[in-house]
Amino acid sequence: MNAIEVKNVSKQFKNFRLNNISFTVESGTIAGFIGQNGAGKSTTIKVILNLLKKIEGDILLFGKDHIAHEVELKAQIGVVFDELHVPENFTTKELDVLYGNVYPTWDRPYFNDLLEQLDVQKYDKIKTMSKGTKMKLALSLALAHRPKLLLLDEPTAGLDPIVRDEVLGMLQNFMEQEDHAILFSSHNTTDLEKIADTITFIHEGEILFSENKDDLLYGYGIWKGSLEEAKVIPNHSIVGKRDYLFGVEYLVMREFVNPVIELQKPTIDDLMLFFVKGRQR
Ligand SMILES: Nc1ncnc2c1ncn2[C@@H]1O[C@H](COP(=O)(O)OP(=O)(O)OP(=O)(O)O)[C@@H](O)[C@H]1O
Repeated sequence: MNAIEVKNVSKQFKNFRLNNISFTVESGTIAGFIGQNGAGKSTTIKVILNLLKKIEGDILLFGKDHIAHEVELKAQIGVVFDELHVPENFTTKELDVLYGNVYPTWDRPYFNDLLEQLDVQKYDKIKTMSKGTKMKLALSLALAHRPKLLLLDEPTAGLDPIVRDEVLGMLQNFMEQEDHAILFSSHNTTDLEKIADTITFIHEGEILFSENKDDLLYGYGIWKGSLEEAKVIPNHSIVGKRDYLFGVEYLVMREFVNPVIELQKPTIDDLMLFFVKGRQR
């Protein structure tokens, strides 16, 4: 079952177009959503949530149209943006009451367990909390109505490695139920290398690839050498190219390169750089 199906969706701003994008997120998977600043990640997430109106295309969540079934679907979604959008004067305890009134499925004991696990104090006002504590609270708020799908817009931005690890742990716990899914936008590709099953890459409003992470990391390789040595690399295998002082560096599709030739495994950052700056096709 697909938790998210985005089909040929466009959105037009004055100076930016989300252009005919398509991708899917299967239930049971974590989808990493990457792209440069301004590439369209937040816009995509807002369009999925119908906070911004698309101009064309279809979006299905758990097989249902995201607008026709909006109320029912939103009850199954937890959302975290990079800022916590709640009244700064509230305490966690007051938010607990507020959310309990909004969500029929609000699980108060679970919310309190999450806060305890993450060391978030119940009676502190939001405005006195550090960024990391606010993010842990935001995730707890997103999880405590027991959603099946999490849409997270840079949930680990600006967090120290310890808090980041706690947040990633929470996400992995959430995935223990097999019908759960996460779409997770991040600039921190190390986080995505750790926990994502698929990587969707958006560039200037268009999806450049949306694939299984291991297929990407093992399907591509990096070759580096002099221009003379580069003759052993078939042209049709080359996806991206970068010049460096003593020669050339290629991102290649492994299947088209003689297996005796040694290739390095790329990182997600390498893939982004080659796809954006050194694209050959
Ligand atoms: N409400 C809006 N009105 C007009 N333009 C907008 C609006 N919201 C976003 N944009 C523009 O759309 C483009 C995509 O922005 P978006 O926030 O989706 O990028 P992003 O990939 O999430 O970037 P970042 O990684 O910096 O958060 C940017 O050029 C932005 O200026």
